[in-house]
Amino acid sequence: MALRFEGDPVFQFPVLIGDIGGTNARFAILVDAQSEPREFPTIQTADFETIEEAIQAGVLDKTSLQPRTTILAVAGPIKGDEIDLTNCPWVVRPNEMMQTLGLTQVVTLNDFEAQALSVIALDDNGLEKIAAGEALPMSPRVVLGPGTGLGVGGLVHSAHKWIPLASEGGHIDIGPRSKRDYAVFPNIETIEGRVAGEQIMCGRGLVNLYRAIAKTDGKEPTFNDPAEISSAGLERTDSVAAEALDMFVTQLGRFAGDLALVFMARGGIYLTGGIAQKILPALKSERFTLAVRDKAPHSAMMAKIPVYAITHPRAPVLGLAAYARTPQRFGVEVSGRIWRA
Ligand SMILES: Nc1ncnc2c1ncn2[C@@H]1O[C@H](COP(=O)(O)OP(=O)(O)OP(=O)(O)O)[C@@H](O)[C@H]1O
Repeated sequence: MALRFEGDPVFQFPVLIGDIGGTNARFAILVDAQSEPREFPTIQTADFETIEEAIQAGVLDKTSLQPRTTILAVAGPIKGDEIDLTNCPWVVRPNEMMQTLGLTQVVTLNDFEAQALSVIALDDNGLEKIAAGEALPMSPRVVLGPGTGLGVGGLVHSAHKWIPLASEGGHIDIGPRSKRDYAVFPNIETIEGRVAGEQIMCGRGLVNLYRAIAKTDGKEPTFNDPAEISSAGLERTDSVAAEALDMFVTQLGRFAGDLALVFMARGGIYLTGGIAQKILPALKSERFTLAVRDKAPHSAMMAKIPVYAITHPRAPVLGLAAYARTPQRFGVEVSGRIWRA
């Protein structure tokens, strides 16, 4: 039985749930705490100038339900009354949203908090085990997602609650390990001199890796698009793309293993983000699993930690719905990010 702490918000239903990505926004309405979320078609953020217009056209014009609360997961720092979204021109202005859309409450969460919440909400239908192991039910979990950027979140259980942790873990330094890494790393584009995680493990990062490998071998790069590189890599039709994909998978495995060490993530490692789903066959390889577990002196512990790919296309929506239904089950600090009319 979860304890209700002072400060747990009580949400007024119907609740409009939104997962706002750089490219796509996904919305659903939860009529009450017992019902399943009613989903609406995915919206391309580029199709609307403002989030209010998108919600009006994509949700409110399609239903007679009038949401009272909205809970939005956004990529970007939540500070003050104007939230600038990373990789998307929308600005979330909660006070304006309440007025325009007739809402009484607005809550904003970080996108990787929502990803972390989704791990609790998903069952076997939305998760695919890609490395063996047994998740200890109450132990910490890590979520990482290569997409437009590299997102990292954590989930810990404490004081009878699941507590999602947002982070900037995608920006930590990454180093070479093999002889080949030492040859290629000097050719990877840096950010202020650093090979940070996002220089390698995201769409742009895959292109960086591919170019660095081509430069190391004195070859002319021919691809500019991450999808071209991953498909040529998966099909082994281009040797530079194939090595770039292999290196991407190895680095992602090492990074996932490092994060699991940081959190002692005996509850499992969860991969999300657009790219993980696209390169799933490569992630199911021994290359990935070995890289996750190659953590002397803790290889034996690492071998017990399972890795899952989150395959549900709307996992964060389910995570937010679980939170909206029973906020007292989750330790989500909303001070500074809840607005009331
Ligand atoms: N087949 C693919 N292989 C590798 N990278 C891909 C592939 N398809 C898309 N990408 C890259 O994935 C990134 C988009 O990732 P994702 O779909 O997770 O987007 P997001 O911005 O994180 O979230 P959202 O789609 O909700 O806006 C882009 O950099 C894109 O170039």
